[in-house]
Amino acid sequence: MEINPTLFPVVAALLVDGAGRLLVQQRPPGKMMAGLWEFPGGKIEPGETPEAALARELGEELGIQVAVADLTPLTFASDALGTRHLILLLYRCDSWIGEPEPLHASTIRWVTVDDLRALDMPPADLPLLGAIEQSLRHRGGAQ
Ligand SMILES: Nc1nc2c([nH]c(=O)n2[C@@H]2O[C@H](COP(=O)(O)OP(=O)(O)OP(=O)(O)O)[C@@H](O)[C@H]2O)c(=O)[nH]1
Repeated sequence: MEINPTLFPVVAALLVDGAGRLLVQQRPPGKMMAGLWEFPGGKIEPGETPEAALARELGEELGIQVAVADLTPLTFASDALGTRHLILLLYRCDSWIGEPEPLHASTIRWVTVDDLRALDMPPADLPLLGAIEQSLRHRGGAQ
């Protein structure tokens, strides 16, 4: 049994566009898990709420403005990551200002949930797909 691993809290966003497609970005070379497709987001800095951290990350990574009130908790993942333990909080966001651009990622793509299943994603993301599918069925999204 792993005793008391350091928790590593990360926030990420499921951005859903008007056609119900989802934004994913490709991790750039040189970063851990380079080349894998992930949801935009990142680490929570000391003193930040998860929602403020995510709004900041979306500004830094995609150049869009997101109101904290437009971030709705969707699901989470819990997975060992090296010597730490990743807690990945996923929020859904249907509304933002600006056009997302890959300011940090190699590239971004708008995909359907089926496309998502065919992409290489970090292992922690795979268990999120069921809840994502359900969220899209209930509140609109491309299948
Ligand atoms: N943003 C994001 N990170 C994820 C996802 N899945 C997943 O395992 N992670 C992991 O969560 C961690 C996020 O850290 P990061 O390095 O991307 O965060 P950051 O943007 O603050 O990076 P920085 O070190 O450049 O400041 C990474 O270890 C990453 O592999 C995901 O879907 N989105």
